[in-house]
Amino acid sequence: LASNTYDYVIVGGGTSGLVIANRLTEDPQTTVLVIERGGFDNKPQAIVPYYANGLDTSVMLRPKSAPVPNLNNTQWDVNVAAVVGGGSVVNGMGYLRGSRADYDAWEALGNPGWGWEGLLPYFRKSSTFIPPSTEAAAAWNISWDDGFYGNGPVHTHIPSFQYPDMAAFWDAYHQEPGLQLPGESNAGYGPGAYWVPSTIDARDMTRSTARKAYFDPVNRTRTNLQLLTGQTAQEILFEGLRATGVQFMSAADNVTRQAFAKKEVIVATGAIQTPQLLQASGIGPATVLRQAGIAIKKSLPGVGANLQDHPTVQLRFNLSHPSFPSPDSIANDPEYNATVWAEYHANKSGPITLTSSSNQVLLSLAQVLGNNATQADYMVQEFLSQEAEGYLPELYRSSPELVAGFVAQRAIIAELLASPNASVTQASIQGSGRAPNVLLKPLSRGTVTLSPTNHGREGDKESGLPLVQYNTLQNPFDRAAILAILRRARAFWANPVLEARVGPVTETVPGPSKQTDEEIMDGLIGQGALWPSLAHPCGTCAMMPEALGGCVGPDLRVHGVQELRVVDASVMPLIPGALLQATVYAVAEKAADLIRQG
Ligand SMILES: Cc1cc2nc3c(=O)[nH]c(=O)nc-3n(C[C@H](O)[C@H](O)[C@H](O)COP(=O)(O)OP(=O)(O)OC[C@H]3O[C@@H](n4cnc5c(N)ncnc54)[C@H](O)[C@@H]3O)c2cc1C
Repeated sequence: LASNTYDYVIVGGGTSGLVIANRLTEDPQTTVLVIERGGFDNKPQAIVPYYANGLDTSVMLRPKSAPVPNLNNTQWDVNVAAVVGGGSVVNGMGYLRGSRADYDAWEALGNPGWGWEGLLPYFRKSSTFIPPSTEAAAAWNISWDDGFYGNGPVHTHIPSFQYPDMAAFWDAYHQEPGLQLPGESNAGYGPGAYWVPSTIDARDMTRSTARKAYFDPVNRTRTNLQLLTGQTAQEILFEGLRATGVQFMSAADNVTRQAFAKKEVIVATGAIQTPQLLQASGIGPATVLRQAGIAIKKSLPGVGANLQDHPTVQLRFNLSHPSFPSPDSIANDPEYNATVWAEYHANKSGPITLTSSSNQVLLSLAQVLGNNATQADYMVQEFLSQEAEGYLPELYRSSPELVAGFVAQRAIIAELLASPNASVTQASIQGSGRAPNVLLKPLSRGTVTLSPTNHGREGDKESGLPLVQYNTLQNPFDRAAILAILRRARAFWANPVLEARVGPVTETVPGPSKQTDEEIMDGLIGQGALWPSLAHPCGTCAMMPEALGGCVGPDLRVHGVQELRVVDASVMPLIPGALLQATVYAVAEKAADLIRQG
C-alpha cells in the first residue's frame, strides 16, 4: 500500500463498488481505495456473451444455503461473485428495470427521492442502448425508446441474430388476451411482452461489465484510484461510533492490513456479504451478535433480515419439431458449433452474441389469473388478513420493528398486486422448451446471519461465509402465486399457434400428470425445479427507517453510526419486478451523487 489513508475506502470492487469508485475519483483531489476479494478475470467466459448461458463458478463462491424447510430441506448453492466487477461478470446479462410502481414503493417506505422519477436520471446516466440492425428490427418488430437511456458506461444491446422459433412465440403472444406489447422494456411500464436488451457492448460484441464500463477506462489515468485485489475485508474499524477504516486479509500471504478513510467507509460487498461484514463489525441483530461472541456496537435487527430473491419455477417442454437452428444446436451439433464460433471470431455476429433470452413476458396478478381482478383481490385480501408474525423467520420474533417493517411492505405489495401496473411474474422466452417462470413479488422473507463459529476472518475463499436461509414458501401466498403462475404458463404453452409452428408441445417438467396443487408442488420440489433464488438476493440492509427495521436511511448512511454507508443490492427495501443489475447500477450512480454532496 502506497499509503494507508484515503478519503474513501470502498469495500467490494463489484458492480456497485466500481461505479462509486469511478464517480468519486472524477475529482482528482479525491482519493479512493477499493478492497476486493477476487481478482481480474480475463477468460473468454467473462467476455463472450454466449457464456452467459452457463455459470463460471471459477470466480464465484458457492456456500450451501441452510436447508429450506418448504423445499424438502434441500440446501442450495448460493451464487456469489468473487471477482473484479462482481455479479456483472458472471450474470446472465439481461438488462431490465422494474416498473415505475416498484420504485415508487421504495419511496413510500420512507425514502424520499427513491421513486421512479428520482431514479430515472440514474438509469439514464448509467446506460447506453445500441439497437439491433435495421433489418433485424424490422424482421422481429423490435421497437425501443432512446429517451430512456443515456450515454452511460454500461452498454446494452439487442443482438440482431435471433433463433427462428422466436417468431412462433411472438405469434402466440399476439393472441394472448389482455397482454400488452408496450415496446420499450426499460420505461417502467410494468406488465407486457418485451424485447429486452442484454449488457452487451455492441462495439465489440462483448460483455459490458462494471469493470469494463467503470474501471478499465480510468484505471491507468487516475492516480487517485487504487484497487487492491485478493483482499478480504474482515471488519470495519471504528473510533467510538465513527467508522474510520477497514481491516482486511490478503489471500496471497494471509497478512492482515488496515486502511483508513478520512471521509467515509462505503460497504459494497453485495446482499450476502454486506450483512456478514456489518455483523462481524458489531452492527446487527443483538441475538446474532451475542451468539457469535461479537461486542455490540449498534443493535440493528434489520442487518441480514428482509432477504428477498426471485423464486423460479423451471418449467420444461419438448417441442417435437423445432426449427434449425435452435438454442440447443450449439451444444448438440458440432458442425453448427464450429460455424457459429468461426462467425463470432470473424465478424462478431451470430448466435454467440446471444445470451439466454432477449424476451421477457411480465404479467400482473390479475393477468396470471386469466384477467380476473376479483380473484386477484381475493388473494391479496387473504394475505392482508394474515397474522404477520406467524409467517416470518425466527429473527423477526425478537424485533417489533422488523415485523412493523414487513407489515408496511405487505400493505404496499398489496397495492402493487392489485394494480395493472406492477408485475407478479416474469417468463423468460428463449425459443426453446426451457421456460423459467419467476415469482417477482414474494412475501416470504429470508435471513443472512454470521456463522457463530466462523466470522469470515480466515481470508480463505470458501471459509467464513454467512448462513443464508432463503425460507422460500413460508408465506402461503407465495405457494398460491406459484401455482397460478404455473397454470398460466401451461395455458400459454398449449396455444395452438405454437403447435402449428413447432409441432406438438409436451410438458416434461413437472409433467402433465401433475394436476392437483399437491401433485404440482411435490413434482416441482422433488425434481429440484423450484429454485429459491435467481441469484437476485437483495434487501438485507434495507433502506427504511429504523423504526421499520431498516438499516440505512435515504442517504444510505447506516443508522446509528457515522461515516459509514452501504451501496449495493442489500439496500433495496423491496425486490423490483425485474432482473437486478439495471437497478444496482442506478442505485450506485445515485449513491455516488449523494456521497459527493456529503
Ligand atoms: C449467476 C448470476 C446471474 C445473474 N443474472 C442476472 C441477469 O441476467 N440480469 C440481471 O440484471 N442481474 C443478474 N444477476 C444479479 C446481478 O448481477 C447482481 O444483483 C449485481 O451484480 C449485484 O451487485 P452488487 O454490487 O450488489 O454485488 P456484487 O456485484 O456481487 O459485488 C460485491 C463485490 O464485493 C466483493 N466482496 C464481498 N465480500 C468481500 C469482502 N469481505 N472483502 C472484499 N471484497 C468482498 C465480491 O467479491 C464482489 O466483487 C445475476 C447474478 C448472478 C450471481
